[in-house]
Amino acid sequence: MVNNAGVNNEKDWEKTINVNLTSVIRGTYIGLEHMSKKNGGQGGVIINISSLAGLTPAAYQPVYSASKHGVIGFTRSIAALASIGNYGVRINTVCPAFVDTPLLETIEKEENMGEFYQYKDKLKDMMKCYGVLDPSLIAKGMVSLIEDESSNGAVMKITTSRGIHFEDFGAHQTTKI
Ligand SMILES: NC(=O)C1=CN([C@@H]2O[C@H](COP(=O)(O)OP(=O)(O)OC[C@H]3O[C@@H](n4cnc5c(N)ncnc54)[C@H](O)[C@@H]3O)[C@@H](O)[C@H]2O)C=CC1
Ligand SMILES: CC/C=C\C[C@H](O)[C@H](O)/C=C/C=C/C=C\C=C\C(=O)C/C=C\CCC(=O)O
Repeated sequence: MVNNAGVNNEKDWEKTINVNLTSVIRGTYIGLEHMSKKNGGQGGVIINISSLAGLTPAAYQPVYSASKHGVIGFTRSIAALASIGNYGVRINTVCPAFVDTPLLETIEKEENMGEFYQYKDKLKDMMKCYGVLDPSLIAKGMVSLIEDESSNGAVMKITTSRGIHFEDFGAHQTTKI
C-alpha cells in the first residue's frame, strides 16, 4: 500500500495537514487493519510518501514541511510498533527532493503559495541548483523497499546528487538523550 496523495498549499494550510498527514495516518491504520497478521491478514508493506522537506526546514513551505516531518515521525513510530507486535507488515517513508510532476506547478500560484508567493523564484533557483528528479527513480526506490525485507522503518531519501539512499539516524534509531 502506498499513501501518496499530497498537496502543496500554504494558503489553505489546514488542507495541507489534512491531506499530507491526517490522511496518511488514516490510510496506514486502515492498511494495518487489513494486512496485520494479528488481524488475520497476510502481512505486506506500507510506504508513506514524505519529502526531503520532511527532514530539512523549508522556508517558503512551513506547513508543507511540518506535514512531511509528521509523516516521518508517525511512520517510524508505527514501524517500531509493527515490529514489536509482530504484525508482519513493514512500513517505510520515502523522501524525494524535487520531482518532475504537476506539484511543482503549484509554486506559480498565489492560491497555493499564499504569502510565500513572493519567494517563488527562490524555489525555482533551488530546483535549478539541486535538479529535478524523474518520477521513475521514485518508483525504483519504492520497488527496492518492497523487495528488501530488512528495512522496516527506514527513511529513504532520493536526490539528484546521491540517488537512492537512506537517512542515518544512528545505531539506536533515535536522537542523543
Ligand atoms: N513533486 C515533488 O517534487 C515531490 C512530491 N512529493 C510528494 O509526492 C506525493 C505525490 O505528489 P506528486 O505526484 O508530485 O504531485 P501531483 O500533484 O502530481 O499528485 C498528487 C496526487 O495527490 C492526489 N490528491 C491530492 N489531494 C487529494 C485528496 N484530497 N484526496 C485524494 N487524492 C488527492 C491528486 O489527485 C494527485 O493525483 C505527494 O505526497 C507529494 O507531497 C515529495 C517530494 C517531492
Ligand atoms: C515546491 C514544490 C512542492 C514540494 C517540494 C517537494 O516536496 C520537495 O521534496 C522539496 C525538496 C526540497 C529540496 C531541497 C534541497 C535538495 C537538496 C538536494 O537534492 C541535495 C542536497 C543534499 C542531499 C541531502 C542528502 O541526500 O542527504
